[in-house]
Amino acid sequence: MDRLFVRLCPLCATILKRVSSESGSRIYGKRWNAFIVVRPASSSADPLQWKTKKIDMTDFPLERVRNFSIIAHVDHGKSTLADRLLELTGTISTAMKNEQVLDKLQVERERGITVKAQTASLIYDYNGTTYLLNLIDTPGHVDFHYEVSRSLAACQGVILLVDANQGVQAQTVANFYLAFEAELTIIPVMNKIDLKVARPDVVTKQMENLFDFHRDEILRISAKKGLGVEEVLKAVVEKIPPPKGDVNAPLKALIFDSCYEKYRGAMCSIAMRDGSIKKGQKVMCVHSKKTYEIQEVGIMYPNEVPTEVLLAGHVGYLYANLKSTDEAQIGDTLCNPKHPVEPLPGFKPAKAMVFAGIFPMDQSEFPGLKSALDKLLLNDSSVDVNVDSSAALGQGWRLGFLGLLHMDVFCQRLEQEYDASVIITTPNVPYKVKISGAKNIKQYHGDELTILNPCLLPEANMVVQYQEPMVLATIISPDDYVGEIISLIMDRRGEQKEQLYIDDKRIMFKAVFPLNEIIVDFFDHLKSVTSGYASFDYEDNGYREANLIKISILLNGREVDELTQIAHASRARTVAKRMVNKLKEAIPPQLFEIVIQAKIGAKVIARENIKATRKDVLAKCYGGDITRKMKLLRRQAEGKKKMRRIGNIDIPKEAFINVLKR
Ligand SMILES: Nc1nc2c(ncn2[C@@H]2O[C@H](COP(=O)(O)OP(=O)(O)OP(=O)(O)O)[C@@H](O)[C@H]2O)c(=O)[nH]1
Repeated sequence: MDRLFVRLCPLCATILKRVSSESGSRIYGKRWNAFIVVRPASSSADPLQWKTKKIDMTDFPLERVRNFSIIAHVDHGKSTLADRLLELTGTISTAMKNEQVLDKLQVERERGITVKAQTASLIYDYNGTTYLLNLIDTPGHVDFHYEVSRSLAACQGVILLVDANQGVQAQTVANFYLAFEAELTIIPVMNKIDLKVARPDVVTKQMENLFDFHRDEILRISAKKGLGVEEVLKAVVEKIPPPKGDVNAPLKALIFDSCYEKYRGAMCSIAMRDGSIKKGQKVMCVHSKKTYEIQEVGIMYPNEVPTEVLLAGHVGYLYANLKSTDEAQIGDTLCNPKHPVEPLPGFKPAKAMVFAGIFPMDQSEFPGLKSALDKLLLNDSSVDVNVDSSAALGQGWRLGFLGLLHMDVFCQRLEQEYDASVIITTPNVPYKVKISGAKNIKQYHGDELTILNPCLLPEANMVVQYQEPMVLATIISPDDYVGEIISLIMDRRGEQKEQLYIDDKRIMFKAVFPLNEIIVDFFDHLKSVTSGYASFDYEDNGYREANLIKISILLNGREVDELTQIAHASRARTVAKRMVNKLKEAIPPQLFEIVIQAKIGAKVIARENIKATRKDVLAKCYGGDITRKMKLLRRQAEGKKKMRRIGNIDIPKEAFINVLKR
């Protein structure tokens, strides 16, 4: 089976232009309709001679559908394997070798990591039957695990990929349990067997010990070289059960993802459970009770390819004039308004681990930033949103993220995809406090408060108990570094719970940590003490009582709310000193002296000064060409754009985050 790319006239659907799959691959990314091409027996090399047939979804009843995800630790080769599967089934051309076509976002390409799960449908001939395989490529980093858990709701099975050199890592364990608890069929696959340093026998043993796989069922492949990849496709068809559903029952479909398309509104990724859905049909969102008319349905092949219909068991997309996050709620169930159904279980809301204030660089940019946020939130439902305001930065939001990388990627996407530049305040974890006498104070609505913004920590005399969030962490490392890891755990107020050999050399630690101690740079430190060999993952582990203190930062006597922090009493002095020192490094000298102070209550516990400086950038530029002067002034103006003025002091954007680093 070959493919032909054609562009259709939007009005009369006549073919305007066609190209073969080879050259078609070069126009990847543009809006082309893909057709399956049946090459006649007397096949001509000229694709224009071939007959074309549009993808007919009725060719794929439940028993011919397989829905699966690829899950693995970071960099174990998920996107590379997805590429090979797309090539092998002719969905993309082999000319696009190692392009990682499912990493579509600019931020994914720049950073070389997957941050957004992507669906692609493959059409695969096996033993004389044609199957529709719906593949979801997922991110590996812990900050994006919500994408993985949602993707699994659309699948009946997973490929668990393990690097043949690195072996089982912390996220491999976390992802295995996600799939195991969802009762999905797990196909174990060892990747990168082409590497000279591959250790297939050791890794097989790890997979046997930890996950109870039988050595014979572990497929050995090289996604990069394409070795053994066909076996993976066969295993998907043979081992993963087809989805359950009833095509004759009333419509029931789960919205498991959504993203914003500039001119068409929200595109929803849906997993069809029962019934069918087609253009022009009316659908109702079970939770919001709103009704919409379907404008388009289709499958990702690997870009959007419209189809006549989607049937029970299929995974595809739809457009229905949904415009905002409130309308396209991920986890909602779609049904026929005339035949309401019980909602599907949906998803547990994501639990934000770090909160930070997000403000426009300039208040005049507030409406633009609001609309950009609305659109990006459609792409990323794991962000927690609360309106916030600050005396210095004006109107903004306090957003909750799954980690600092998540926050960084979100802000980069705001800038790259929506041209919205933001200022982020110092991130903090959500604390809880129990207070007394709350009934008499209007702003508190109960005796237990969750503190998303450190400035709002009530006065110590009102607080009966402070609590800090905890996480259960998994660390996997060679046993040469046991001493270093244990001292790092202790240094971060961690409590070791378990230590287990996963093979002759590698050891897995389980430890409980205060979230505050690991959120910023724990992983960097872990990597540096283990020469880069350790991996790390964590999950929520509730709250624990703690002795907490608020640290306020003052610049020239004025308290800067955006830099306020809450710290454990035993660390408060160290944290305060570090923040003051970091600010001294970060804030450039200005025309007047700047005094930086850290205060606990009324007591100043750390102080640094930044001496005044001449700011005349042209001072050293005697005479000379005017263009040189212009260049210096331009450079100064550009530098200023990256600063935020608080009072009369210019603070670089990054300073708000860097103050937390050790
Ligand atoms: N030698 C070798 N390298 C491979 C193989 N598969 C993937 N790689 C390389 O491993 C690196 C990571 O591959 P990706 O496919 O981006 O890994 P990933 O799991 O999708 O990464 P994240 O999405 O960021 O978690 C890339 O440099 C690939 O070229 C393989 O079979 N052999």
